[in-house]
Amino acid sequence: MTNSARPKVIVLGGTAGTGKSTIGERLVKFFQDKYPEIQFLEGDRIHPPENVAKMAHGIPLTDDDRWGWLADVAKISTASAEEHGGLAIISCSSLKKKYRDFMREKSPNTDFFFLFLYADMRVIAHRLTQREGHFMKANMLESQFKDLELPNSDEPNCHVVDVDGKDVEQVLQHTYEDLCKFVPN
Ligand SMILES: Nc1ncnc2c1ncn2[C@@H]1O[C@H](COP(=O)(O)OP(=O)(O)OP(=O)(O)O)[C@@H](O)[C@H]1O
Ligand SMILES: O=C(O)[C@H](O)[C@@H](O)[C@H](O)[C@H](O)CO
Repeated sequence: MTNSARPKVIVLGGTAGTGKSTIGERLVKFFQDKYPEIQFLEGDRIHPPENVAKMAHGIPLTDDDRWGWLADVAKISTASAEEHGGLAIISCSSLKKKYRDFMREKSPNTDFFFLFLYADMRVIAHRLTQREGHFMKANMLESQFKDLELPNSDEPNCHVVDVDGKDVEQVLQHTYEDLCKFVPN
């Protein structure tokens, strides 16, 4: 690590379809001057095959399905930050507060920043009915929103960006501005 003693991990959270992958892939460019090796990690690729199979069959994940995955998300993102200059970005729904606490506990030496992308269910449903080639379909949204616990203002290092009515460039700009408070660039 070159930039800081503690690894920093930006977690892009939120229900399926809010734009976590779209934004994460492009966000790395904003930080490359200071963190030239920074990686964006796709949290969906870290799910065990059983979880992917459940979601693809329209069966919502339970807490027990998620713990192992969340532990891997915390460890793999921390390792990436440690190996690539001190900062990593990962997408991970992180729907419940206890999941975020669990990740912080699993990697206690990492500074996590949870940035949630949010829009109401109708907006996201419209997007998912148009998205192709992804295992997660719009029929899973009800359970995703039922599980969603957006961070309160007293939960440290968290922020919510309302993506409704914003195109990708606008979301990127808002996201980057919020993240600059966590990672001075
Ligand atoms: N700001 C935006 N405005 C309109 N459409 C968007 C925006 N951001 C992403 N999309 C589109 O919405 C769909 C969902 O985006 P994306 O796959 O990035 O979401 P995600 O949060 O990673 O979803 P999942 O958790 O299911 O993997 C995609 O088809 C993407 O092109
Ligand atoms: O916690 C969960 O239920 C899952 O992480 C989902 O949110 C998906 O991984 C993701 O959104 C894929 O579409």
